Amino acid sequence: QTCANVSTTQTYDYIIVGSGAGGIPIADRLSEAGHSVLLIEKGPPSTGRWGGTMKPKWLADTNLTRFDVPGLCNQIWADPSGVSCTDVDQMAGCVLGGGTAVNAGLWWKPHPDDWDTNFPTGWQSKDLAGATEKVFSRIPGTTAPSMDGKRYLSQGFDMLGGNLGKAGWKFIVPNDNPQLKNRTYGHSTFMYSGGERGGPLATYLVSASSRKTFTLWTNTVAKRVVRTGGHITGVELECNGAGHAGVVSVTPTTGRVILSAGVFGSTKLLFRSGIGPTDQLNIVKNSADGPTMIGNDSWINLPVGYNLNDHVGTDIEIAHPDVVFYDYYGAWTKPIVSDTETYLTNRTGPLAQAAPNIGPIFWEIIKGADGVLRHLHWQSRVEGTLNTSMTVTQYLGTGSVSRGRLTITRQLNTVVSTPPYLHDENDKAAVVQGLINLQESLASVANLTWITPRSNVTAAQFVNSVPATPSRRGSNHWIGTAKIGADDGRTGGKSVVDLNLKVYGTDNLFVVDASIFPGMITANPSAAIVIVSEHAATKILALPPAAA
Ligand SMILES: Cc1cc2nc3c(=O)[nH]c(=O)nc-3n(C[C@H](O)[C@H](O)[C@H](O)COP(=O)(O)OP(=O)(O)OC[C@H]3O[C@@H](n4cnc5c(N)ncnc54)[C@H](O)[C@@H]3O)c2cc1C
Repeated sequence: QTCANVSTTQTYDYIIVGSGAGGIPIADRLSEAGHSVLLIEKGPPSTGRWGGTMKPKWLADTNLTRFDVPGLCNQIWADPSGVSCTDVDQMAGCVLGGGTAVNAGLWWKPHPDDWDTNFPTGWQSKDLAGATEKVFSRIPGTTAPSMDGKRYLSQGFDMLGGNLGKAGWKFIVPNDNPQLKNRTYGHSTFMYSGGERGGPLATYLVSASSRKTFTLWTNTVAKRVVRTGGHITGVELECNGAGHAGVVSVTPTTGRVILSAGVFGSTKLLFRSGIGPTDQLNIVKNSADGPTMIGNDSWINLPVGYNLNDHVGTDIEIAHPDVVFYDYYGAWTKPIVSDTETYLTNRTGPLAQAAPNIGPIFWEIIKGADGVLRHLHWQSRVEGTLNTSMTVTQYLGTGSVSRGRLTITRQLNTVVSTPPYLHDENDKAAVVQGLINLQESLASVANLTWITPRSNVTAAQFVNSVPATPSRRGSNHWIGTAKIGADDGRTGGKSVVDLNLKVYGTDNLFVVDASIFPGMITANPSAAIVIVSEHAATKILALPPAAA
């Protein structure tokens, strides 16, 4: 296979790199506004609608793939080859749809604090209300993904949720009450629709693709932006055996480039384009890129890669005789035939639900000694060391102040060189207090066994015993390496992009993905990233052409 050379005469008003939660919605909005838009994705097609082909035998006669069926979402952990990114030391989806093609589909309307704690002027919860409405009108999400409206395998939910209820936690329909995140619990909400994955791939990308002004290239890797000083003229592509190669240009003078390659991808593209801290740009200079890299005199010194964050994950395990395990991993090779039949016929049953039987989700807000409100999101799933086990991950989100750093190697892989977890005493205290509160809430539940932590270990001892590394605390919710803010990072500030998401020091380069988040949010982030993308489209479309 070889790559198709791009036309040197064809130009685009917008070139967007990366088709994940950030890239797809803005591609749709910009093309809707009449602009010519090229969306470049390094990975292959994923869901069946887009020509994806990866599937287990029982889907052979259908147009469905592993990405379409909610009950197969965990296949990313069993067999990531050809799906996960290979230039990152963490799990990330490098296929059409990015994380929204491989994730478990959890889909949350943000709590107001998610915006108001860390985001700047123009990006507060009141400013995001319109974008939120728009996103949830297109992708409402559901708490009952099976098309018959029934919830299958609800024993784990009933046991844990029921007992939280008895202990005074309040049952809510989460996306009807996004502001109620303190001692509440509910069923998980998923972006699924019609018993399939749904989300941006099934909505925004469909409407974008219906327009003549929209072009999608899969299997095409962006290497860097091409620029003269702060003015971007195009994107240089790297042939990886398929897709396109060469330099694709934006419309002279007015064209813009948007990086939506995710935290790892956008950070790497910025470094390779000579934008970032000098130590990282020197690594690129000493890599295979060196001879063709933009000269030092054009480097833009911004704190790209700093401010890295992720939910701090802390796993506990409990067991109760009422809990019933379903082997979602087995659904790949040895599925329960009647379950595949109901799924294929009606999109009903356990396979219409996310693996590995997720829920209940519950929330608490803890006030720290520093006065900061920290949000805890607890996410349960029916799996563990016993057939009656539930593993429950506590995510520390909104309010966490610890940060890490993402850097690049000479092989041009991005690595989490400083994990962002629990550098701050009050972050740790919130994690410990949340665990104590859960232990107290479940203290009188008959026949409930604590497997992790054991009852002879205190919550603080347990939290301290779990290494603060991505492999033990990671949640795959990376954000923050190209932070938004009014404080220009070139002149002592900490921000990489301005309030319109334009990279400081450039005329026409933007970042629209999880990288721009200044701080962590309460729950799984994909819906919030789509909201950011919608809002960014409005902001960018409002910029006068002269600004580009
Ligand atoms: C296994 C897993 C499970 C998750 N579960 C959930 C969940 O249930 N709910 C939830 O809300 N969130 C979940 N997340 C997180 C969520 O999916 C991500 O936060 C979100 O997708 C990030 O959006 P993004 O636009 O920043 O980047 P991504 O969605 O990662 O998209 C980036 C895209 O850019 C492409 N790209 C990168 N570099 C280049 C390049 N040089 N050239 C061309 N293309 C490039 C990538 O291939 C990718 O498609 C999960 C993540 C993972 C990995």
